[in-house]
Amino acid sequence: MAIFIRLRPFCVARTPSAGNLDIHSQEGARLLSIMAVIGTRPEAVKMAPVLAALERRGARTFVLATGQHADLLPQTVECLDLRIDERLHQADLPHLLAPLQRAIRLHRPAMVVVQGDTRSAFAGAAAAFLENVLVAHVEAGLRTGTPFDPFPEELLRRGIARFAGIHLTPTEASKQALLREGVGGRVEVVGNSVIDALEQVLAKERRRRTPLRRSPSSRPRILVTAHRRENEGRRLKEIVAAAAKLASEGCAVTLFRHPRLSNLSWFERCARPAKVSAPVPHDRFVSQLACADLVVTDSGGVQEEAAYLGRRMLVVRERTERPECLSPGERVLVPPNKDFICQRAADLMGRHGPVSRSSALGTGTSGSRIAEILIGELEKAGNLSAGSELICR
Ligand SMILES: CC(=O)N[C@@H]1[C@@H](OP(=O)(O)OP(=O)(O)OC[C@H]2O[C@@H](n3ccc(=O)[nH]c3=O)[C@H](O)[C@@H]2O)O[C@H](CO)[C@@H](O)[C@@H]1O
Repeated sequence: MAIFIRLRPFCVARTPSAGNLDIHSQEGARLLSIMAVIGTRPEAVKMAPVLAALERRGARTFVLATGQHADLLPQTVECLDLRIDERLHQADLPHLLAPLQRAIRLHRPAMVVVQGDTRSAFAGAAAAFLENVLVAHVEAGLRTGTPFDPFPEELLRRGIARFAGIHLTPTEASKQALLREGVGGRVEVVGNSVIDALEQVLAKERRRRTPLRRSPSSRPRILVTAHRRENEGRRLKEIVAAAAKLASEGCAVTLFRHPRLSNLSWFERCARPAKVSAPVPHDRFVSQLACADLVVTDSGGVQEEAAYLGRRMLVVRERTERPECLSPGERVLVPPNKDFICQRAADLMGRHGPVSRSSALGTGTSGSRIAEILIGELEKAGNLSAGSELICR
């Protein structure tokens, strides 16, 4: 059921009880504004389906980008048809709070939505909380249970849970983690919108009649990404050395460079003969992922995508907050050590037969579910009074 909010022409409604809702109407049509704060590539990927679903249901959205992944965001935003309404050019936590609070005071959203566990998400949630605006947290409840791993994300997401009034969790396990922590507000299992974004790429490929298909090659394809802060230094060198060794043994290895690593001059040298690729738009990355015989990664989003696409995978981390992406003999954790990685890679690639696909994170309807919940909450809070009329179709 699509929900439209119709207002009296040219009215500006402010509900005293909510105190934070501005509804402007130019054409006598609905308008309810929900501000999304994003900073990084994965936030753009996972927020795009949520924003699209909100717009489809008649909510007006406003997207504020911090400067966290200023260099990566343009290619991601373009590929996902995401609109950025305002940019802040700030990336550091201490410098983010004041401009975010100013933007919230200026635009008076009814709600601020943040995603995941980045500094931008934390600052967005904190700023909204301080401005007394309801916070919704997408991808809530992921936990390793170890405060410093991943660092600083585990503590950032625990902090965001304290500011949020609506927690949208990908799985029942993440919901239970939040309930154990005693968070307040509403907690709902909605799947992960990364699957919506992935399904959109797959659908586009189907429409173009160019199904994701391997070009013929007898060499096993290995896709590698590594950028986590806890893997920086010696561990990253081990991962790159493993990529080089697998390439020297005849595999077609591509290492996707993350901008965090752009200053590491040793990177390309140590990776040889593996190929090093600059970051590519999301659809191109997914095409390559879908054709990989093995994925080696420490990324959160890539773990989710590889599991959904049914790829074999080595997660080069000590622990993961996404156990649902693992599957014995197919997708496993491996310590970031060259010998372990090469051994486990040979083991997984030596297995034949189909690889299971995980739908533990949903099947691509997470954005719609989230939009339904968020709009429902604003209605419940009485934010649609003061001259607004709800029309349900
Ligand atoms: C502790 C932790 O795990 N935190 C995570 C972290 O994000 P991450 O580890 O997932 O970050 P990346 O690996 O940078 O992004 C991955 C995405 O990028 C796409 N991609 C990749 C290469 C390329 O060339 N082109 C692309 O388009 C790819 O398909 C995928 O969708 O923050 C997120 C936001 O809060 C959290 O959700 C998430 O928990």
